[in-house]
Amino acid sequence: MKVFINKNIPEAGILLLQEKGINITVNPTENVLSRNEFIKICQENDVLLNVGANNLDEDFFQQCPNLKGIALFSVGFDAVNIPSANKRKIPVGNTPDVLSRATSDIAFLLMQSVARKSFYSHKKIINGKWESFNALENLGQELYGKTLGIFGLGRIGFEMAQKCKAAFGMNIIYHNRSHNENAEKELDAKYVDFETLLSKSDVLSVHSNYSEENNELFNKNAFAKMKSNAIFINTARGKFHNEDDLFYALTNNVIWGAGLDVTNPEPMKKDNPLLSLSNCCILPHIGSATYEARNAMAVCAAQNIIALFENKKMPFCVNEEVYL
Ligand SMILES: NC(=O)C1=CN([C@@H]2O[C@H](COP(=O)(O)OP(=O)(O)OC[C@H]3O[C@@H](n4cnc5c(N)ncnc54)[C@H](OP(=O)(O)O)[C@@H]3O)[C@@H](O)[C@H]2O)C=CC1
Ligand SMILES: O=CC(=O)O
Repeated sequence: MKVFINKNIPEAGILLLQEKGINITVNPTENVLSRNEFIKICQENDVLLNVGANNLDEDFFQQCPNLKGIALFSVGFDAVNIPSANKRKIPVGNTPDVLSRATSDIAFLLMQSVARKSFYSHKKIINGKWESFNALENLGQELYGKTLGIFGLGRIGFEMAQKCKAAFGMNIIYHNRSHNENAEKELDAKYVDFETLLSKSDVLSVHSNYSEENNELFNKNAFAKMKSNAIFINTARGKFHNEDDLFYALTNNVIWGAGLDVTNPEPMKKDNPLLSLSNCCILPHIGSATYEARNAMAVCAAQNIIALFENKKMPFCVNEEVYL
């Protein structure tokens, strides 16, 4: 079985695969492969360990008929056309749980950074704009006892809610398609409809998986229904928000601030107007970027491939229906 890894991953995963005698090729170039180069190599391999946001759509599957499995180096699987994989009985593995702590840390960090304008204040020093103490400048807001609204309270959302409750005694409301009974019991989280989530949240943090039906759900209409003191956090996927509408909301006092670990497109251009705002903090998709999380993700991805190699079910599979 031949495995192609399109970008290098931590050694922990590579060693596990090598110990099993699995034939792996790691993309030898530092460059991102073009779509054609990527497909050509996938055609010559049985398994793809995919790092980053390659679009694994119907066209990809059609062009790579020899593929027997895909191991994602991510928990999100929105870049994979699951019906196309299912049609060909191709299992798709992901890396759940092991990155929830790191990613919720980034959501928490962004929330505080926005509340206290920390990125902008740092930039002021760099730009030589730290002037004498002014009682009316650089004012932020405190989060104690405020309401955290979570759109998509699953693994990462739960950890974000847990941190906000423990640190600031925040009240938790959430909107999912179904109830998260564990969060209701453990965190006293209250299920609300989407409109209530918008109107009642002081901080609204997006943690749902992305799908087309939710494209730009956070748009002009949604921002208009939020509180004027609200902070919008998105660490899920950039396609959840409309960037022009967010810019309008941030520059017209519709909402108070925003923190993004994800943008649309990625990478964000350096002259993006959102980067110049005092009330917007942006990070370059670093949710899972800790040694601990990335090592554990490499192990999960390797375990998925080893299972395939041993004709077993992938332990972390997003389309278990292929095994029926
Ligand atoms: N910034 C970063 O680096 C990272 C980003 N992520 C992103 O975070 C996402 C979430 O990961 P994780 O917490 O592990 O996933 P989970 O599957 O555990 O949680 C997702 C939650 O979203 C809810 N949800 C799904 N669809 C909808 C919908 N249409 N409307 C409302 N709620 C919905 C689900 O509940 P229900 O089914 O009941 O609706 C579920 O509770 C990933 O898919 C990925 O996009 C993940 C890791 C790192
Ligand atoms: O965005 C990262 C992921 O794991 O999904």
